[in-house]
Amino acid sequence: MEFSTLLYALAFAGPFIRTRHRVLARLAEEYGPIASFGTSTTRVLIVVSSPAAAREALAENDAGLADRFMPDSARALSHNSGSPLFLPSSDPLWKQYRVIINGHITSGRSLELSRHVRERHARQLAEHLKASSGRPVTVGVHMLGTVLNVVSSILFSRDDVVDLGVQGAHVLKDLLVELTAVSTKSNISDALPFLAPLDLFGLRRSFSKCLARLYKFLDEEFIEPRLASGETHHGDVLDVVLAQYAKSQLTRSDITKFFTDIFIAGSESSSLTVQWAMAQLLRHPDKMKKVQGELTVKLGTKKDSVEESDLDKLPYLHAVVKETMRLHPVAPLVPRVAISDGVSLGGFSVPVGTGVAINLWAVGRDPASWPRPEEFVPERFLGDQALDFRGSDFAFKPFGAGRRVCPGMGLAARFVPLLLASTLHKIKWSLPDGMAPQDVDLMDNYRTVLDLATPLRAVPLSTD
Ligand code: HEM
Repeated sequence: MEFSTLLYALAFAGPFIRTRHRVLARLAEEYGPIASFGTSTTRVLIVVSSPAAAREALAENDAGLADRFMPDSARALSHNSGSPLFLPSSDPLWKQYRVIINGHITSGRSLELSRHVRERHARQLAEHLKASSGRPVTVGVHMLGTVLNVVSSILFSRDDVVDLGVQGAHVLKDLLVELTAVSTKSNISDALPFLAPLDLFGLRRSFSKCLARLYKFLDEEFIEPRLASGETHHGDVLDVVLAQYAKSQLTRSDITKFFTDIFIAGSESSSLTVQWAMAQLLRHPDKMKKVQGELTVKLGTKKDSVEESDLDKLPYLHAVVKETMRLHPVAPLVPRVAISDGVSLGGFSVPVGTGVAINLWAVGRDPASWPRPEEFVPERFLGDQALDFRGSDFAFKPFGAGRRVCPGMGLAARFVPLLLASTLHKIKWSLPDGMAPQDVDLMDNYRTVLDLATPLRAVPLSTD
């Protein structure tokens, strides 16, 4: 373990902010897979960068690291007091939220009930892409629009939030992207918490403004109209939380904060994973050919659209998704904080209040676990021994682990492969403007989620 204020500043300020995961991975090569940055005057941050160290943090110290490290921006509008992402795991409200998500979004029964919603939107996505046949599209715009429609359908029975036919600004999409961008900016209050009340960089104020607009959108668009209507039989998540509100088990502001976090955590994560998969496939035409060949052979040419029951027949497609998540984990730095005595990492005791970031980006590229770690090789996820997100190997944990593991994993594990399969089924893809495969930019841009530095543009060609 090493202590250095300079390195701390390097990792958390200025030009390195957008490559924070890469800077920390490089520092781990020098200082080891469990490295500590900061001094007695700054907050200390321990960065965990290997599968063995990730196991130590997420499994062996699950209880002691069960809270999320809270950036100062999360305190804007007291968001943290009702946030599934930031509430302490000991808080009864956090447990109540997890029960709602597990019971009404990702349980086997609820996933089955929402299957037709995902299939319908995946079909519409394919139709829109086919309608753009021969013209370049920005892949992410269609993906995020589709994901937002599915999420709002599951939450509010509203699946017309984003019109895929209309390009350009959309309030929900834009606010979500803006929120993650603001929360990624370096903030002196996070390194020196005693300065937080001054909000020297104005980030809490910026975050508050953005958050207030998102609250207003969710309230006016979905929550208030339902409350005013008094209807309770939509069979969606809003029904469930309003029933708890009627029994005073949730406050009105808890409801808005809950839905805010579900959109923040559940939307871009899924759409970016599909975009990264498409970027890798366009960069590797041999893999594109293989995955499309599998779709043609297993689904035939007569089938119009992909259904979730088809996904079991597509092992190579699943391998592409997993290899994408290994190389481009959309949540590359999982932030936790030590909340009790007895936390120990690498033989060192970790004081209460210390931040711990698990660098999933570095873990996924650990050379001891992954031969040719920088290469896109979906084949490594084929066969009986292939790793899965639910497995016990900490070399592959794109959804995190322990009691704070992503509660949306079951939904994403169905939805992401369905979106990718629908994007590739009966649609050939090429690159615009004379671009060659090696011109596809795989550089990333860290803004809490791992975005593509250059938005992916490609040309769909319907084979119908
Ligand atoms: C490809 C898709 C997704 C990926 C890769 C992903 C990844 C993650 C990761 C790494 C974490 C942190 C886990 C930890 O601390 O150990 C997380 C947390 C979370 N995710 Fe996801 N996620 C995805 C989709 C979703 C979806 C669809 C939802 C919505 C239902 C969701 C809701 C959440 C929530 C609420 C948390 C915070 C959990 C807590 O702190 O208790 N995620 N996710």
